[in-house]
Amino acid sequence: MSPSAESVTAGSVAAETEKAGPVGRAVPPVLSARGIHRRFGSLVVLEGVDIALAPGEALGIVGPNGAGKTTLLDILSGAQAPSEGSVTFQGQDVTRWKVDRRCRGGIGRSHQVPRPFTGMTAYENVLVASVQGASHPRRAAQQHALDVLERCGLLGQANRPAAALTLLERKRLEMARALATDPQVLLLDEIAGGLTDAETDELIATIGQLRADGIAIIWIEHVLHALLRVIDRLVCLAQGRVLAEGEPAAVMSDPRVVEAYLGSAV
Ligand SMILES: Nc1ncnc2c1ncn2[C@@H]1O[C@H](COP(=O)(O)OP(=O)(O)OP(=O)(O)O)[C@@H](O)[C@H]1O
Repeated sequence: MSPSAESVTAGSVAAETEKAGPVGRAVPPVLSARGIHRRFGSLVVLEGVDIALAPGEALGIVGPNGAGKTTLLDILSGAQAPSEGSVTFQGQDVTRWKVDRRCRGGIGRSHQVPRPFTGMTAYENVLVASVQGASHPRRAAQQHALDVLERCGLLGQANRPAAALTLLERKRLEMARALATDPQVLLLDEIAGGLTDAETDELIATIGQLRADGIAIIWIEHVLHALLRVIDRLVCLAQGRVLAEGEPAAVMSDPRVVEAYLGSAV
């Protein structure tokens, strides 16, 4: 059963997010989507998805290739409109808000393939996000950009062109650009893909810190061991529907998830 789009039960999230409310008390979600359908012509990609994120919660989304995960993230961030359904952020219906308005409102997003301005330095990339996404005045934006670079472990690379960064550094930069917009909700799309185990550990530490700082996170990821170290709750999407949702270990051992996502090898 998918969670209510009206409320999230704080008892379903880990101890660190209890600031969202006493265990067992329903708290309004910071971000929710209700009855989401997405069609491309005759192709049905999402079919009645309900999802809700509690303040400060880290929610993972897994599912087989083509399940509709990135499409759902696009709909939450405003990059795509749903064919049917609504998106609510901090109690406001934002379904018709474009991506830049949602970004300025507090929904930050990283992309599966990092999209820095390659001709700019890491610092300049983050500065642009800080000025445009968070509307900081220029002087405050400069300090904010440096703070965000430090938070993401990139201060030492501040003056290097984005094109010269390693894959891990580009992933960090992708996260820094999203963070520079001062998000209350951070949407991460397969940020751990392609990294070594040591690099993944570094990234997990950074994401864990953001979560500890109170940023609510939705994280789509195929690198399950990374995801499971950070999240409070897990949703499995398959063929455009929520197949299972709840405590991560329970979802991962759900026979429907094993069959749909993990296959007979598990
Ligand atoms: N603009 C589009 N036009 C037509 N079909 C699309 C479009 N965008 C996505 N799709 C299709 O929608 C389905 C879901 O795509 P989506 O990228 O959301 O899946 P996903 O779960 O994120 O997959 P992956 O794990 O491989 O990234 C796929 O079959 C994809 O080809």
